[in-house]
Amino acid sequence: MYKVLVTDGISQTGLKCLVDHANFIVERQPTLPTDELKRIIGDYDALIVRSQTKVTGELLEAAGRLRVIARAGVGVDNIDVNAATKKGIIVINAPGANTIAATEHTLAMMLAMARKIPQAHQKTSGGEWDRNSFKGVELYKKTLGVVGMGKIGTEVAKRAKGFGMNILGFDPYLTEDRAKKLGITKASLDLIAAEADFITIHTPLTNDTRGIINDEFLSKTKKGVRFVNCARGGIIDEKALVRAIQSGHVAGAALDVFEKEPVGDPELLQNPNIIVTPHLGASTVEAQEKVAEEVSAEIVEIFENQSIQHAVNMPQMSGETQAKLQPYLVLGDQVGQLVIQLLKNSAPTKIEINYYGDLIDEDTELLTRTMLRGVLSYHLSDSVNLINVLHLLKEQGVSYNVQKNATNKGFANYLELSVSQGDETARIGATVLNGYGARIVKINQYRIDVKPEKYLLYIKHQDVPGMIGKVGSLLGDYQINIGTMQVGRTEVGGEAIMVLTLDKTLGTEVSRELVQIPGLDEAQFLELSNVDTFEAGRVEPQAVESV
Ligand SMILES: NC(=O)c1ccc[n+]([C@@H]2O[C@H](COP(=O)([O-])OP(=O)(O)OC[C@H]3O[C@@H](n4cnc5c(N)ncnc54)[C@H](O)[C@@H]3O)[C@@H](O)[C@H]2O)c1
Ligand SMILES: O=C(O)[C@H](O)COP(=O)(O)O
Repeated sequence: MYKVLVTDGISQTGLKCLVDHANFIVERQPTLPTDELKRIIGDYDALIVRSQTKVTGELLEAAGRLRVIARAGVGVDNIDVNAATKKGIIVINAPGANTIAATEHTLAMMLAMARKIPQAHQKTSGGEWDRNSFKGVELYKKTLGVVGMGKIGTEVAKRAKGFGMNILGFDPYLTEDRAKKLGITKASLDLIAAEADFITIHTPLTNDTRGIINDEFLSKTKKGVRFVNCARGGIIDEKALVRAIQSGHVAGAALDVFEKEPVGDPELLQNPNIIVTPHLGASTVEAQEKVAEEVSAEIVEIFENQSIQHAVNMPQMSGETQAKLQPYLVLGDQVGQLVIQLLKNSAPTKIEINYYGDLIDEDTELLTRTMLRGVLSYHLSDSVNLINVLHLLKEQGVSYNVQKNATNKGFANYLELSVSQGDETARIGATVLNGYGARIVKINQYRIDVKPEKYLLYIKHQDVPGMIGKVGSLLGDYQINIGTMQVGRTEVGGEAIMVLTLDKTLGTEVSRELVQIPGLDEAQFLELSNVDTFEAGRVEPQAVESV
């Protein structure tokens, strides 16, 4: 049974798939202070939060069995993702589930600000009938600057066009082509400053975006400009905004998010030209059900099916790319496991990964991590996973280098992994053959052709007649059936290798007898831990057990 702790008032309806699942126990708590949460977190396998719960590094120290932190929403700024990564805890979110809610809130705020609705409501509900103080402005034919043309920015732009606004979009990822398709203008921040009547912010809060709307930017804007921020507090410098409103340069602001939440600054709260909501962008019935549904379903997938979709601390890739890469992920893990065994189980200090052929056009980050995890898992077993593998390499002082090569090494796709310690290097080259599946095609300097199987025997010997027969009959004496056998050599009569796939494990006695065969220099039994357990489209179980 997996125990899931839910805080921050997550929608009960959205949690249904977890609550109804026989393998999960769901416990709810209100938003807890860190020390109280710290007392109980050790009992849970997964934690679901919105933005109020602070998931700090200190809290995670006490989270002995936590494997997943789920953010029922988008922003993960309340979660110490680095600390989670170091501990191999996966952090997931629900990136698109509250897009419409935040979009509609943005438009509601823009209209409410333009027509002074909150101010008018306050006076009218207080018994006054004041038809003179609340003359607004129209959106029609005005220019809207959208800073951040991601999911929400794009939806805001589409809807604002419906009001007859001209849209200027600023985003490093906005191409001319996409802007054209959306019917908007790709703009610089300066152009937005110079031309916009309304400016709405839809970026995350990062080092780049913190204070992006500051005194300097404001000084370049048109007199009478109005701002909306339903993204993150801190992107607009609040003090600078208040100054610009007080001076009469900026006509108004509509803020849902603040540098410090809950906001207490009277200069913001009592300014007649600033309207505020308490971080309500995602607070619709629909969005709250959807975010909870999405993270609940993903938690089930992670624990039951080892499938991860929206990890914040793992490389993201489309389903199509993942399906394409799946055979390589399986092979990469096996190559990692084998190469470290070939290094006679010493810990490596240097790892080199080379990609050739079709692989150089793919996003190979996940494949790289898979190989590295395969290598490290030999010594670190379950404590290494795809989340923390890079951190662990650094911690262990292992350098790694990844190279993509334009040459093709005779295969349509080819990957080579070498691990070294001092002067010792072990190397494996592998490929996925169209229609035939994965093959190990190189071990150290020898060319071979071996389908990776659970039990392998790697033998180094002199290239003399009779070796194959001697090895075969000794294994036969011990009732060890040979599946396949491959030999490789660099020159006739020199050193050679033999790689056998076996139907069962090799005992120490037979290993001892093997190396007594004259001309046989070395026999090494290699074992793969996950050969029969991979499934297409899934992260393999060994990884997830330790996630
Ligand atoms: N108020 C709320 O309740 C609420 C609800 C949902 C999302 N949000 C916030 O809204 C913001 C946008 O969310 P989203 O789902 O659209 O995210 P998104 O990732 O889809 O889009 C963010 C966009 O910002 C762009 N960007 C990053 N740095 C930039 C920069 N320096 N200049 C210009 N553009 C930059 C990115 O390229 C990306 O396209 C996030 O901060 C999110 O946390 C708030
Ligand atoms: O990042 C988000 O998803 C929004 O800011 C919403 O946060 P909330 O879930 O705390 O409302």
